[in-house]
Amino acid sequence: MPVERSGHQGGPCGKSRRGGVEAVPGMARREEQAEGDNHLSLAGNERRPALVASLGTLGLWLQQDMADSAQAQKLVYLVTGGCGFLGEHVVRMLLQQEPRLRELRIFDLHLGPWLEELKTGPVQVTAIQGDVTQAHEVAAAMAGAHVVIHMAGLVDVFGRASPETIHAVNVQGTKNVIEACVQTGTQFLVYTSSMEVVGPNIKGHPFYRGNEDTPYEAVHRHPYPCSKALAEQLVLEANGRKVRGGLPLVTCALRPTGIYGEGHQIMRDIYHQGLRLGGRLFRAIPASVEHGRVYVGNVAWMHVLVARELQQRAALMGGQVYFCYDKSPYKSYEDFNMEFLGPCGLRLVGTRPLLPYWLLMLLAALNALLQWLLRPLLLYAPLLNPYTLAMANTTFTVSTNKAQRHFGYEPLFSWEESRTRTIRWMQTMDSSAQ
Ligand SMILES: NC(=O)C1=CN([C@@H]2O[C@H](COP(=O)(O)OP(=O)(O)OC[C@H]3O[C@@H](n4cnc5c(N)ncnc54)[C@H](O)[C@@H]3O)[C@@H](O)[C@H]2O)C=CC1
Ligand SMILES: CC(C)[C@@H](O)CC[C@@H](C)[C@H]1CC[C@H]2[C@@H]3[C@H](O)CC4=CC(=O)CC[C@]4(C)[C@H]3CC[C@]12C
Repeated sequence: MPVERSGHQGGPCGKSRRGGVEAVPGMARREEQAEGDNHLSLAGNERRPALVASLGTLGLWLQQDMADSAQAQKLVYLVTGGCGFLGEHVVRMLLQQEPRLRELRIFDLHLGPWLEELKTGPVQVTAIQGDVTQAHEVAAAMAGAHVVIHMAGLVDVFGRASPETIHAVNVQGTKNVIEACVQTGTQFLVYTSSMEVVGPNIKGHPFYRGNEDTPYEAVHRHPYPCSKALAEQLVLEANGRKVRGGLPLVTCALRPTGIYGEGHQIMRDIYHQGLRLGGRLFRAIPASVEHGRVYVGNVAWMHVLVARELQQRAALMGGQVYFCYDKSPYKSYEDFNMEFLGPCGLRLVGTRPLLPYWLLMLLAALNALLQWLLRPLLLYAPLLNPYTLAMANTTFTVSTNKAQRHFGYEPLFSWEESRTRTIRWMQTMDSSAQ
């Protein structure tokens, strides 16, 4: 009998995946039942034939269930970039929510120490230190994997890395992942793309509560969005290619809007900037400019779900893109951040921008000039530069249910839960910053 498990742990025969193997409820019940049967045997010999029969049936059932369970735990997932902000959440979500996982391979340039704690559970967790720009390293990590979730990338809009490096990691790295799928026979590829593939464009055109089919002129000059757009295109074009063994490669791309939540480095930087300014932040963007945001836990959940459903609904989902969304409110980037920074004691000064936009553009340009001048000596990479100012100052929000229609996605975390979890994380960060 196939063991049907809910997407959530602890179903009738489910195993906990929280890094440890808790009692398997179904098994426990069966053991009690067996013990109960033993108790019956003390009451009188006349029941013996019936008892032997029921124990035999129970034994067969246990064997079948264990066979199903072994069969159920059969998949090997490879997660590239699994030690990053989003990656860590996806890794933990897979261990909690994917009952068919036998091995989870985490491929990253920088492995996190937290991976060690994951190695005590029922799933084999394999940490692989590697570089997606090195094709042989990717192929070695890919061999034998059924599913790959490709998140590794350089997320840089602050001028920290060169355009060449961004391209090498985000584009060539993605090419290497695709070719490794083809060479080794990995059939399912989920790519973490970005809203930036669409916009905001360099012309500052608003994208107001758009969806995957909304017409919009995607025009990019910055290396990051260009690299994400090229990589996404490669992934979608690879859908249907034959992999080793003759089966078709099935690919899809997820486009998160601005992700927030536990571990978000930019939020951390803005918080520390506010502390340096005496607990104040100064409004630079009109409150009317909406910017789409999505909680990291819901983005992680969408990755787990799309990886699972891609295997069942290849014809519908193969070659598709899906925005990542949840119930996070539509607000300006700064006002949204204050949902978390406010409870940590920061104040946003001004109901409208304190400086005229032309002055902000001048300051952003000065920052870019300073970065260029100082580069031989040190890395100067402030939040405000011409690109980030243009981004923040252009409305970009999504309103869609394509993921729900195609693979039944519903956010795992409500807005209230997402907000509470993020505030809690910031407050722990706050206490460590004191
Ligand atoms: N943070 C955000 O708001 C959004 C992020 N995304 C996408 O999500 C993905 C993950 O982003 P984040 O977690 O925010 O970034 P992150 O920088 O925290 O994580 C990226 C991970 O990739 C790894 N990596 C970088 N270069 C590598 C290489 N050459 N080989 C192997 N691993 C390498 C890094 O070590 C890091 O662990 C990226 O592809 C990004 O484009 C998409 C939309 C929004
Ligand atoms: C200094 C002020 C103008 C301040 O408001 C600047 C905020 C700025 C750092 C952010 C505004 C919009 C953000 C980007 C957006 O969320 C889309 C993104 C998608 C990604 O794939 C990666 C991150 C980012 C580019 C994100 C980066 C930070 C902003 C530019």
